[in-house]
Amino acid sequence: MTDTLDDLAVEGTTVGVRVDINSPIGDDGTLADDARLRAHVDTLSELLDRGGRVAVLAHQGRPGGDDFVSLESHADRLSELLGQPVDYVDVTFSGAAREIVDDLDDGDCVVLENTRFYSEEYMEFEPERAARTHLVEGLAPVLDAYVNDAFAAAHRSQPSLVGFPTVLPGYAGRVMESELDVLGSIEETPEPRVYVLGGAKVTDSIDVAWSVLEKGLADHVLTAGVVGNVFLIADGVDLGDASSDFIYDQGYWDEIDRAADLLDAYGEQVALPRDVAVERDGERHEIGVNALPPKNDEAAMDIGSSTLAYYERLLEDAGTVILNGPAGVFEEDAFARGTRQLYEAATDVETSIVGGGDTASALRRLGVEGFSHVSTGGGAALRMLTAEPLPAVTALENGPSQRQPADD
Ligand SMILES: Nc1ncnc2c1ncn2[C@@H]1O[C@H](COP(=O)(O)OP(=O)(O)O)[C@@H](O)[C@H]1O
Ligand SMILES: O=C(OP(=O)(O)O)[C@H](O)COP(=O)(O)O
Repeated sequence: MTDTLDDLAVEGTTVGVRVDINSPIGDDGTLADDARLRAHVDTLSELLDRGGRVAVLAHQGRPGGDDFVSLESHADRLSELLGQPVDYVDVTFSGAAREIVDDLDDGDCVVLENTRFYSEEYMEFEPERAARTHLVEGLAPVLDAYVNDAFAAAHRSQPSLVGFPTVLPGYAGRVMESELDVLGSIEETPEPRVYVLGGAKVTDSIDVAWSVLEKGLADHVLTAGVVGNVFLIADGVDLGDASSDFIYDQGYWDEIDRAADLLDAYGEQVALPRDVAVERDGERHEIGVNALPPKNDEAAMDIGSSTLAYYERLLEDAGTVILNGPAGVFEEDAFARGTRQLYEAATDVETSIVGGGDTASALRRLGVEGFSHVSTGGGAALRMLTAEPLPAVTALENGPSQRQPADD
């Protein structure tokens, strides 16, 4: 068990708070969606209201990407959400950063620069080694405690996630606490348990499918999105060049063999799409798998109506459904139907758990609500749903034994 904010004497304490506010960025290089910021408001407000001095640590994007930008606009938006000034500092662990953090007063909040602007933060380390990186060695001396609220990044073994709790007393923030609570007790959820794996992270999804089937966690795995297309090809369906080229270009061609192996081992529990939707003459057009490949070499952009009816029947009997990844290219209205209808059907299941950044954004866009739990994490949620440990959580659990007394 990790300690939580209930175990931390906050008043007058300088706390490094790792959040995950990695967000969509607009063409102007600033924040385009604040959902992940809003998720952390409870943790940050609580620390500030209890007299904490808060230094926010976070990453944005990956080196080389268009969304690899500074956290200045994130700090502006956090200031609005928290209803108090939030300073932004364009450094993370330099002497200037240390001075600013050291000068914080009770109730002050500062956002330090994108941790990934420093190369070590984009590497994975064992916690003890992560504790000896420039970031952790530079900043830890001016911090009294470390709070990790970045559940969505907890599957990464990077310095800001596993290094700080190795040298400072570490605590789970409220987002982390609630995610661990819900996703950590997956084995106790009602059966039968159905996993719906859609979206475009094919390797991760096949890993999850193997793991949950091997462990007996899943009664059925329903495939959709690019994942479903890979399984169709693995099953011998000719999807046509457009979909095949897409899978090849995304680097997922080798996954077809792994999908075929999974079908050999657990074929009866793995459900494949029965039809797909393509764009024909500017409109949605559905084709049964027996009639594939599409005659004009169109790409399979969504699951079709027969698949939806089949999957809805399987969901009717489920006690728990766990979903990750859109069923189709939901960004285009014509191909949002599969995602909308499948996820709507899932809300009728007794326990419904959803994970994934794009998935959450699809649900907001499509106005689908009513799940038992919508996780802030994609990869992290998937990893937890296979009952695998998350490095950042393990580091919190194993951290220094020294603990401060809680507030009175
Ligand atoms: N059939 C498909 N062909 C191409 N892209 C698809 C298809 N189905 C879903 N996608 C894409 O998958 C992306 C989201 O997948 P992913 O990143 O795995 O989700 P999450 O972030 O929720 O884990 C979306 O951009 C969506 O357009
Ligand atoms: O957005 C994130 O993960 P997700 O896409 O799995 O939800 C996290 O911020 C982790 O980012 P990373 O996958 O660049 O390490």
